[in-house]
Amino acid sequence: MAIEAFAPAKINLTLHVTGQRDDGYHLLDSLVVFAGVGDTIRVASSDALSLEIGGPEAGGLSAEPDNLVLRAARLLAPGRGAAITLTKRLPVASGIGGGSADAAATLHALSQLWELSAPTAEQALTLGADVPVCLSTSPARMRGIGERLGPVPTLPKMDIVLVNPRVAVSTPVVFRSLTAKNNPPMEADLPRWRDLPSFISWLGGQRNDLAESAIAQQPVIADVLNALRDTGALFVGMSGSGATCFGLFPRDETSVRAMSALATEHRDWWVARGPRL
Ligand SMILES: C[C@](O)(CO)[C@H](O)COP(=O)(O)OP(=O)(O)OC[C@H]1O[C@@H](n2ccc(N)nc2=O)[C@H](O)[C@@H]1O
Ligand SMILES: Nc1ncnc2c1ncn2[C@@H]1O[C@H](COP(=O)(O)OP(=O)(O)OP(=O)(O)O)[C@@H](O)[C@H]1O
Repeated sequence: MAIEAFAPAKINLTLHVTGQRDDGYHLLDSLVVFAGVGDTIRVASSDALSLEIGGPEAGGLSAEPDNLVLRAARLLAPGRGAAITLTKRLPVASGIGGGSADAAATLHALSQLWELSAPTAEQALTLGADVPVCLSTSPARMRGIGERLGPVPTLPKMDIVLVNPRVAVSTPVVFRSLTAKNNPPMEADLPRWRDLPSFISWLGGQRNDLAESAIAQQPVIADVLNALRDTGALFVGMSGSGATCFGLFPRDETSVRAMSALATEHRDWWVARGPRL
């Protein structure tokens, strides 16, 4: 028996850093959504636990025991076997939670294969702060260090374009170099957005508090934001700790044109279209 699970890119449309815990982890308040582009996990019965990695972004990774896919398998059932294949399409260490999404998809696929109940958000958190939110793949408000998840009002329909300038950004380094760690959260109750313009206008008042620190580490991120702006995106921002940036578009052909313009002008960048949030 083989089971497949999709591991979509996670996008932080907002990312407010609101404090720091005694153990060094930062408190966040983030509006998280998932795109239609992502990795695939396939699991099949086997006596031994193994991982094979393929796909266009496989080069950035090795199937070492610390791969999040293998860590997720060991967390679910230490000592059990499965033949796992990861098709890697998301760039590694790029702020769109590839490793966390892979871990969450592995937990889903293996709990089906092994007929076990899915792990709790608390267990998932031991694999990474982004793993709990990636378990649900629905839009969510993420607080705490990533374990406090809540629903968000229905988002208007939109398209999204993702751009990564092919530079890896280290999440711990970005957090460590933050100067302001006690920033205001989003409002207690998120508004009920009427339509895309009202959502875009609300986003304009939000922040990614990691952006400045990430741009200091990799100045090309500022070029990516400008390039996305030049395509006519309604809103541009950086996801997570970078370097991937996103542009939001109306649900029409604009995002298709933007994507092909970016891919033509910046052949060395990774460009993907949602296609839908
Ligand atoms: C920045 C985000 O992408 C926003 O969604 C995530 O919070 C990062 O999630 P992640 O990559 O799964 O993070 P982890 O693998 O748990 O942590 C990597 C490192 O980032 C820092 N880290 C991460 C999450 C958090 N809330 N506070 C932190 O300070 C810590 O230094 C930690 O050692
Ligand atoms: N299956 C995996 N896919 C990607 N990275 C992995 C995986 N397993 C382990 N890693 C390691 O995890 C680190 C973070 O990679 P990942 O792609 O999840 O970062 P990210 O996109 O910045 O995540 P986030 O947005 O959650 O901070 C990398 O240094 C990578 O070597």
